Amino acid sequence: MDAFTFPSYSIDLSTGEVLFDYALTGPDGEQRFTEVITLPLPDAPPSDETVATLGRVLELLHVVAGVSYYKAAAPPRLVLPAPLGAAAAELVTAVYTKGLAEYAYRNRLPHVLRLRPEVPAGEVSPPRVYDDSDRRPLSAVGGGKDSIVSLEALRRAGLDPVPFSVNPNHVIVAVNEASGLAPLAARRRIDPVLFELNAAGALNGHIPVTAINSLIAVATAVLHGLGPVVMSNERSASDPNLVWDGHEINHQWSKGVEAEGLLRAALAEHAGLTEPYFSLLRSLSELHIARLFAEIDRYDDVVTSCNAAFKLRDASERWCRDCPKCRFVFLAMAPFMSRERITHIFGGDLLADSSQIPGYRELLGVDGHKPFECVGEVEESVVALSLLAEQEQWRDAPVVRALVDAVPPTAWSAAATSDVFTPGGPHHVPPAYTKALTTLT
Ligand SMILES: CC(=O)N[C@H]1[C@@H](OP(=O)(O)OP(=O)(O)OC[C@H]2O[C@@H](n3ccc(=O)[nH]c3=O)[C@H](O)[C@@H]2O)O[C@H](CO)[C@@H](O)[C@@H]1O[C@H](C)C(=O)N[C@@H](C)C(=O)N[C@@H](CCC(=O)O)C(=O)O
Ligand SMILES: Nc1ncnc2c1ncn2[C@@H]1O[C@H](COP(=O)(O)OP(=O)(O)OP(=O)(O)O)[C@@H](O)[C@H]1O
Repeated sequence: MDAFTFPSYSIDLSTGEVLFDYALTGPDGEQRFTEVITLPLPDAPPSDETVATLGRVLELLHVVAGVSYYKAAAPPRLVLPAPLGAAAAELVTAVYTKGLAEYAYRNRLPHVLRLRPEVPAGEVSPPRVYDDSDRRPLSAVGGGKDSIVSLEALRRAGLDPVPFSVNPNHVIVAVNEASGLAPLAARRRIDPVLFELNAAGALNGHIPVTAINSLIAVATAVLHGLGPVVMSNERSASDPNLVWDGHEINHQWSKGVEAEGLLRAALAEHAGLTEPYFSLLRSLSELHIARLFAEIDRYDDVVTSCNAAFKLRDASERWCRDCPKCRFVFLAMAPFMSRERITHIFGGDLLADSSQIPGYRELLGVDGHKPFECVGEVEESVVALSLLAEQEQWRDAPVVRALVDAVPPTAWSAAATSDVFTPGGPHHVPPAYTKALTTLT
């Protein structure tokens, strides 16, 4: 295949169904795909102005959601369907290069890191300005600790959040039920042809899914006349796993602050949205978020951060208790809650299980690089371990004992002066939301 194109998109406002068409083309023919996204419908039909703004958001989503299909062949040409302004073009370029960086690294496809979209010449007519900043926020819920912290912070600050999810599974449904808030949900159906191609050996790998979910959330907020989309992406999501071929490879790129800034700029330029999207937790480390989560207990029976529970097929029921994310979240929460409570949340005690030691050695930077997963920095893991080593309930747990012996002196001294509990770094939280997090402590 030598090109990836975007033949058409359409929306049916009577059903909320959006169809996005894609094509891989080459000398031997064409492979077409259609992705279907179904937005929840508002009670009253949207105004013409709302439909126009929604259309602009969907134009961006059409292009961004193409990554899933582009990656089946990674052709050298990415041919966009219509002219775009500078900010939107920058977003698209970054999504297909930095967002696909892990995929490029694992498949040894360096050209993907240098891909430049072909943008048709022409002017984009300026969008209508749409000031949504003072309306109820749409709070993205992924079922894990981070979005629960945001949802509760917004609620306790009186900001009246609406929970929102894409394809909510039983975990997300249970989290929403525990919140007692009335949620909105969108459906997303990846073309099954992609799975057939994968089974037949097509190129495959990780994609920047948060960019896609974020734009679906913004489209839903516009359609329902709601305010900013509030994400729960933490500070460490911006840090790369490794550098390859001179490029940073970050599993969590579309959760990072660079992606957040690019998305905001593209939405302002292309859709006229003044305050479309930000992460409330951007200044916080994962360890800090875990400490805030420990203050909230109404979700203990349902909270699930393990990615295995969110697979499209053969998902685990809740925590798998044997992956980097389970290991990291257990380590991050353990210093701030009783052993009984955390064992109840996870359905087991990972720090009592010596078979977890090799995985923990990776998280602590003793072996290998930071795993390609949503886990915090090495320094956060070492700080968590140092807190556990001081606590009677944890210091003799077999995994804690083995890890305390394995961590080198340099890591302990870095942890001793760590700023993991000091909020910091760039963020886009608007003034009306800056105090929301303080309601939790
Ligand atoms: C649940 C999960 O972690 N999935 C990753 C896994 O895919 P797997 O085959 O085991 O299961 P499925 O997710 O069901 O995917 C089936 C196939 O479909 C492709 N696909 C899926 C979603 C999509 O939007 N587009 C797609 O093309 C997928 O590639 C499979 O072939 O391994 C894959 C390869 O490494 C990952 O790409 C799957 O990750 C999902 C897209 C996913 O939702 N992952 C999030 C839990 C995740 O990793 N979030 C990151 C943030 C990443 C970001 O920058 O946004 C995080 O939390 O750190
Ligand atoms: N299915 C989904 N629908 C909408 N937003 C989602 C979905 N899955 C994840 N998100 C959002 O994407 C961002 C990154 O997801 P992530 O899985 O890291 O967060 P989480 O589930 O809240 O917490 P944790 O890191 O503990 O798993 C969060 O803001 C989350 O709310």
